[in-house]
Amino acid sequence: MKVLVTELYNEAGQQMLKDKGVEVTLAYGKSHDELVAMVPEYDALIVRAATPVQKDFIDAGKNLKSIGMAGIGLNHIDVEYAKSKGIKVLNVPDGSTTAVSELAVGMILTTLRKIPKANKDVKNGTWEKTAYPGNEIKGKTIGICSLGKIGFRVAEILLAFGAKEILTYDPYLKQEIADKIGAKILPLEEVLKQADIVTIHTPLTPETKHMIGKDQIALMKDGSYLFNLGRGGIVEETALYEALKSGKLKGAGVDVMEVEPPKSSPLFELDNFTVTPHIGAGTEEAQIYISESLARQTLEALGL
Ligand SMILES: NC(=O)c1ccc[n+]([C@@H]2O[C@H](COP(=O)([O-])OP(=O)(O)OC[C@H]3O[C@@H](n4cnc5c(N)ncnc54)[C@H](O)[C@@H]3O)[C@@H](O)[C@H]2O)c1
Ligand SMILES: O=C(O)CC[C@@H](O)C(=O)O
Repeated sequence: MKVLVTELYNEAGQQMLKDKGVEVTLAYGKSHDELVAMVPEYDALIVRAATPVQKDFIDAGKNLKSIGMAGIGLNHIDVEYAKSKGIKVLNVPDGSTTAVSELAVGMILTTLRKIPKANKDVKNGTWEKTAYPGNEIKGKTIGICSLGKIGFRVAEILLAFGAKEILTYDPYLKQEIADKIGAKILPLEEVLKQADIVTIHTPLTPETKHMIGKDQIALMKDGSYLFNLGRGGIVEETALYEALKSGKLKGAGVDVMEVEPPKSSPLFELDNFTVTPHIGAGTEEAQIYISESLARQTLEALGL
């Protein structure tokens, strides 16, 4: 059996596949066309967020028994089409809850305290103690879209920091989950109006694309903060730029962008904008767990 791996996949999972006699091909950095040309020979595919697997790819994968996402989000995979061809679609829904939620809190702290700018300035020879007035999490109203596994963990950590309350927009959330941490479920507009810090942990779907645009940001409190660690395309980037530039938003941070990698963005000119290159799941712990879980699921799909 042969497995085609298109993006960085931890050695722990690779070894589990090899131990069962599976041939593992690491095809990192290949173009879409190169991968489509390779895939007919393979029995299983393992990808991450940067490999779209749409109809042409699936049609080419004539021997595929499974498509594995070494992560959570399946927005880049045509799941229904794969299933209609009898191909199993695998992912690891609990693999990066800790990694992403800790990055989210790190990004919130970093942005509220202007750490990236202060760090850059000091290294460039400036020591200016009054140039970075910050804000605290303690006492703040937090808006979380959505209160799934990651959003829930972010809420728990922020409550431990002394946040005043958690408001959530999540139309599919069970009340008993919100009740566990005393979160209030509200319409999106209310969350945006009332929160000092809004953080997005929503899947990208047709419903959530550009869920936060100019009109939604206009509802937010003057001087509030916005974070997106869900998917690029949920927050409309031109609207975010305008809001940061005008000071409507005091700061923002994202781990995901609408086009990844971005060629350039006006957002990069702004000191009150923090960005990381989709590294939410990028801890050793998460990657080992994800690779092992996906290896187990792939072996099962291959009947090994
Ligand atoms: N930055 C990263 O590296 C990274 C890593 C992992 C996951 N993610 C993203 O985070 C998302 C959430 O992950 P999770 O583990 O918390 O998923 P989850 O399935 O546990 O939670 C998703 C939540 O979104 C809610 N939801 C669904 N449709 C919605 C809508 N239209 N509007 C508002 N809420 C809606 C659901 O009710 C659920 O509570 C993933 O889908 C993925 O896109 C990003
Ligand atoms: O690390 C990745 O490639 C994707 C991580 C994340 O966005 C996910 O959905 O699991």
